[in-house]
Amino acid sequence: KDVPYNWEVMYMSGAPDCIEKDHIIGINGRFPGPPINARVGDNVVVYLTNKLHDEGVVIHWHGIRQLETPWADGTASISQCPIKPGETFKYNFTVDKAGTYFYHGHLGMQRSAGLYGMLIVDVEEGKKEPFHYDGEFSLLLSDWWHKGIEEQEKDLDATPMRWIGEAQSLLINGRGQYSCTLTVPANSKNSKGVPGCKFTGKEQCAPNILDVEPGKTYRLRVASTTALASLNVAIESHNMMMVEADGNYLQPFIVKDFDIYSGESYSVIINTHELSTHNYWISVGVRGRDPTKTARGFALLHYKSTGVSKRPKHPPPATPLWNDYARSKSFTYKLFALPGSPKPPPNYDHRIFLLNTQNYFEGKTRWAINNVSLKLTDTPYLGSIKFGLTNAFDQISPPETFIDTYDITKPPPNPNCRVSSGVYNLNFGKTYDVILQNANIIQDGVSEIHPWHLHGHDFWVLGYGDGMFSEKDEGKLNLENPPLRNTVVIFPHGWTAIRFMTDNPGVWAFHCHIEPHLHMGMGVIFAEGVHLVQNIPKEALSCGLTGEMLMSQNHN
Ligand SMILES: O=C1O[C@H]([C@@H](O)CO)C(O)=C1O
Repeated sequence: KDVPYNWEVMYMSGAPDCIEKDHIIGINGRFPGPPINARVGDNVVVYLTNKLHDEGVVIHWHGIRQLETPWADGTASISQCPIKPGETFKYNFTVDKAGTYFYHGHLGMQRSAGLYGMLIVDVEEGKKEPFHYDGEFSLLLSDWWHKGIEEQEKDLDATPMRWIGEAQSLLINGRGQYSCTLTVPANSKNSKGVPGCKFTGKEQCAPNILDVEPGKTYRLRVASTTALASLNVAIESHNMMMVEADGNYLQPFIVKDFDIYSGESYSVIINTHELSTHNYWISVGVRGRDPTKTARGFALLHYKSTGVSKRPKHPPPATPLWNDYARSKSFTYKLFALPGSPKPPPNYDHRIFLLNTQNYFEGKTRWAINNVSLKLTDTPYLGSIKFGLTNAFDQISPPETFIDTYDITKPPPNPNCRVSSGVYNLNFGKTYDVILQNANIIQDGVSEIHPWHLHGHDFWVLGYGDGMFSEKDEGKLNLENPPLRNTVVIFPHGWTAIRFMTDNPGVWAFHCHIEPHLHMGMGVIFAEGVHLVQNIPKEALSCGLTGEMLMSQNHN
């Protein structure tokens, strides 16, 4: 069945965190964009019209593997040409796996400007999930800056770089509070002098309300599309059962709170209290970076058995200490696949080591992988590789490993890196391991969190560790019940090992999902089986060298 959508991407103004901002990118006048709701086997058809006037646009369907439709992955310069102002592009892809997904812009830093929304895929009619629930809610989490992305991009590209700093607020379904706080009553102030929020409920920045009945079971679908922040989610006085990650079922386990990194999604099951005359806070706070500048995000769990305006009796749950990495690791290490999930092949055919470092290139701060910082070109790789246009990008592939004497506990000995548009040419139909190795940044004694997202595939997360990956870690890899995901974190000064199969012809980005980090080159391009790709629409190719190729074909 076709599920059609007609969308116009446009600039809007608004006050998602109670502070007015121009240049928010919305869809059909909405921020966040409208949700997509489909069922397994459906064909999602989005006619996307660019109404931005002076810049291109694309939308990436995060977590959808795009089997046989690699040109619909929505990555500018990789899978397609940016949609030109005034033009319409037809995204057309099958959703083959139930789960919690989302979509977002994938050109420059347009995601940060607000171009995102939920994408929910339900099981086929008549089929059941491996867990029960009476109702469901979606929480799309994001972080918010008052500066526009144009300025942010200029700052990041400056010599020396001007860092964007921490977000001003966290948003839940596009709602946060910067100029007031929900944690104290409306007629008082908190210890920092921030007044309590006065809402009628109609304000754009009034918190999201989840209306629940006592004694029921709910599924919360939570996705993070933050530009920078790693988050922790908690609900006062309600345990949560983790059941799904990135569209794959988990071995269920119960938590009081959970961490979520940019690019990840989870479903959690909550049971509401049998009797309640209270409402409860849902709170979202920052992990892994200094949280003091970023206002927490809140939503309200409203029991229909009581008034919606009744303040929760207790303050919102506290966010764990931001740099308690041991706590974050202990949560992450508990994620396993539900028994019966697909298992990884026992052996790999190829293994690639990717060292993550912060570097300089011509005095500008960049992130590099094996000392190569990614710079995309104008011609989308999918077309240039398919049609053999070797002038389109750097034909030298980046290295598949790094020197084994590299000291990841210290700043790079030579901070300068190379900038390249080269791709990794993966052999088709093979099993690949990638060992993501984190390292120290340019500043002494600091290593940062990076959530890595792979397009076009799910991968098995075989393991994590502190320090440098070595042979002795081999035996620790989990080949029994590793979770399948599309995004995984590397912890500071640590490594993460993943395994996937090159079974999806196309050109796929694998990158840090932190928006400014990708902007600064923190990603790689995997090309696999491109000769097998059929029917790339002309509109996806109408720029750069593929554009010229099409023009000359028209003349002949
Ligand atoms: O890319 C980054 O740059 C800054 C800092 O390393 C330099 O100011 C930061 O926190 C990042 O994540």
